[in-house]
Amino acid sequence: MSPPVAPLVEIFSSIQGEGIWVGCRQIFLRFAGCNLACSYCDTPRGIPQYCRWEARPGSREFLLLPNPLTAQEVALMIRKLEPAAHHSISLTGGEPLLHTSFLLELIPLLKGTRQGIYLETNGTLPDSLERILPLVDIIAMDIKLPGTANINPCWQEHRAFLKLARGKHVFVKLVVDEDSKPEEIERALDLICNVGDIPLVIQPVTTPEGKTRLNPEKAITWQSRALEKLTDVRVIPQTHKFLGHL
Ligand SMILES: C[S@@+](CC[C@H](N)C(=O)[O-])C[C@H]1O[C@@H](n2cnc3c(N)ncnc32)[C@H](O)[C@@H]1O
Ligand SMILES: Nc1nc2[nH]cc(C(=O)O)c2c(=O)[nH]1
Ligand code: SF4
Ligand SMILES: [Mg+2]
Repeated sequence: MSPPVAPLVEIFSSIQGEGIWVGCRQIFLRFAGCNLACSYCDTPRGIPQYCRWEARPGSREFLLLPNPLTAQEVALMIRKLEPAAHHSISLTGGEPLLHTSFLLELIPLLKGTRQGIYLETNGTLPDSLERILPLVDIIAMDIKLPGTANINPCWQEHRAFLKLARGKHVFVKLVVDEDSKPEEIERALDLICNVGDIPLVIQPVTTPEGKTRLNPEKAITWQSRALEKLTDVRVIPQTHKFLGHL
């Protein structure tokens, strides 16, 4: 049987710009394809001429990715980016959990970072998470507000996902903007606190112009409200956008 392959959009070294590990050096593996289509999504869609990898860490010189790639090919590219200089390897996308057969082959080949494998996920594919859960160290999970993302609700999937993830180093990201509906935010908070006292990051939507659209009073109101139910609630905008990092 031929080995599983996957379409990769980007492989690069950068600084984590979101969530509770913001500021940590990571290698990013961006998979093509997603099961959702959030209206605010800032991610390249995997158009072949943009599928690229950084041959040397920090060089900003990119080569085209010869897609689709085998796990061995991806592991070799990652080794060239010096895993030992990194906190962890971020599996992102798109939705990385659309590629679980590939990940089952790849992750055992990824060694040498200090903290291991960091999964960045939309939190809607619990069955896929279950398949690779033992191989993952950190989970950054979104709970999607349907009104803000302009998608169908995923509450049930999120609940099942968070129950599986709670045994790991997990935190939840809630992407919000000025028009996010209070009842959807409340529902997300209830969902989290019913599963556990899990750290929450409220992340304002960044516009294509690199601005956030969330006034400070609203940010403070939602944080205070969340702190009535959870002990660790932070408001953190995406920092890589204004640092000019990838
Ligand atoms: C591009 S997604 C890839 C991983 C996965 N599909 C997900 O949604 O979590 C990575 C993170 O970026 C966030 N994100 C995407 N576009 C954004 C934007 N315009 N402003 C703020 N956060 C954004 C997502 O909500 C998610 O937390
Ligand atoms: N620097 C940086 N930090 C990030 N955190 C989450 C990202 C993502 O797109 O998954 C991301 C990204 O694309 N770049
Ligand atoms: S789930 Fe993530 S990658 Fe998919 S559309 Fe939403 S933000 Fe973009
Ligand atoms: Mg991103």
